[in-house]
Amino acid sequence: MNKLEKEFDSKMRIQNSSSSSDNSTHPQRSRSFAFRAPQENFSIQDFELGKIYGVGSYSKVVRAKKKDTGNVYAMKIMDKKFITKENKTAYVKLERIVLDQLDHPGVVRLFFTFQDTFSLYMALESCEGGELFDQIMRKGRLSEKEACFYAAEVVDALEYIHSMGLIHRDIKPENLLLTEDGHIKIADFGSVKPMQDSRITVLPNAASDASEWLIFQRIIARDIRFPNYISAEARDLIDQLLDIDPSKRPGAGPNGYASLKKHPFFKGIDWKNLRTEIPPRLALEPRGQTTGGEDQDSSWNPSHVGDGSAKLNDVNIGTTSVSEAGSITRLASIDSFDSKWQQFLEPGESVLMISMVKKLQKLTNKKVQLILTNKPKLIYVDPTKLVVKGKIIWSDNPNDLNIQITSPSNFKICTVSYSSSHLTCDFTSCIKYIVKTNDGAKIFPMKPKLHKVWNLPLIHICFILAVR
Ligand SMILES: Nc1ncnc2c1ncn2[C@@H]1O[C@H](COP(=O)(O)OP(=O)(O)OP(=O)(O)O)[C@@H](O)[C@H]1O
Repeated sequence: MNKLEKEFDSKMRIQNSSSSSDNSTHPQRSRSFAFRAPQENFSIQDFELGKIYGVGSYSKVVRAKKKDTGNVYAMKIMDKKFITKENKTAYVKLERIVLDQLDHPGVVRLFFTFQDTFSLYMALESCEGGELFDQIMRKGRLSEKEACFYAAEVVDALEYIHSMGLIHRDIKPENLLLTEDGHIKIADFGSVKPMQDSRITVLPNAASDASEWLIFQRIIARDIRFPNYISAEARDLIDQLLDIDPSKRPGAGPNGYASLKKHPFFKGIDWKNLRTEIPPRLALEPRGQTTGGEDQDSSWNPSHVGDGSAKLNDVNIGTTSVSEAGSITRLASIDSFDSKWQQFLEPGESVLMISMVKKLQKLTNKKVQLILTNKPKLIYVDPTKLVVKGKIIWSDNPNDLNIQITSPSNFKICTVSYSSSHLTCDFTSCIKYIVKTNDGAKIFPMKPKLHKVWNLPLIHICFILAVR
């Protein structure tokens, strides 16, 4: 073990066991325990690396086949230097410990871990069906039957997670992965919070600072507008689940999850046999957009990681980035919906999305806090002085023009009068010019030529934005 490994080990200090343990079925609160998923002495060279499943804020996940057994895993690879520098050891530790102790068909399984000089590796159950998020994007929208099935599987897994005394705190379609045959697995336990009486063993300090940084989104307003096609049962359930008082939400009362499961939305669900039911059919990735499998050129080269050439891949772990296939860009961490931004809102106005970006200036970059609200309005705040530097009020009437959040980093401005009524704006992509017009907004990837905006009822050109 070299110096870097030793240093990292002392920070991670988690007691090792080389094989599965018998206390996994009865997790107890104690300082020293054995892992169910052992810390192995493997090397990344023991695996054939395939496509990149995705990139997180401090990790990337790659399909990896163990050369000797042929077993396939989703290998989560984390750069030690980055984790140490960004003080993320607690999150890594927490996710490792929690995943180790969870055992449910609706929760992604951790099989083993290992490390080398530069990286930590977590061999996770491979969810070949990808993210629910992508299914929604590919299908346009889920049918209510499909949504009901997925919701039921999520409820079933959450009931287990909550029974173990854990709050996931980041349930969203991106963290709901699908098996090859289309069943849900909850992933990403980096934001998990153990309740006081948790049945999960948490090592000292593992959960202490895992709060604000990982809260991506919070529902701060109950201004819900349902499209016509949403049934009365679904509306009622969503409305009840979004009750501002958590104790009033279905599932939170004395009857626990039974009351949630009995809601008319879930009529027809066979709760006991969910995992043997036939799940909704998966929409496949459009041809030409695959991220590559083992047999494709874009599969990962093992020399990119580990002790081999010791160089990290071109995908930058720990920053906002785009996967090689150009799938949707994500914000690494959306700043939490902090109360400090509330001061910039009018009564009744609520935040839809928030992000820190760099405003490109001639010689310098300046940080700018963008706050997208339901007015719809984009407010532009100097985050150090906490003063408003500008606003684009797209409309005073949300019925004329509305904003739809399409992913953690993208939103659409939907106008009534444009034929191309959906203008997608991306909080993270490079340079954007937003032109506000009488009819709404138009977004240009480049500075628009005057003749292009000439015939628009132009009000003004607003921003030049760039990603941090
Ligand atoms: N077990 C898995 N099987 C298949 N794909 C996975 C698996 N785990 C994660 N992924 C994919 O890899 C991506 C990166 O996952 P990771 O856990 O590193 O970060 P994240 O949850 O997306 O982001 P963050 O760490 O910022 O919360 C995920 O978005 C997901 O699409």
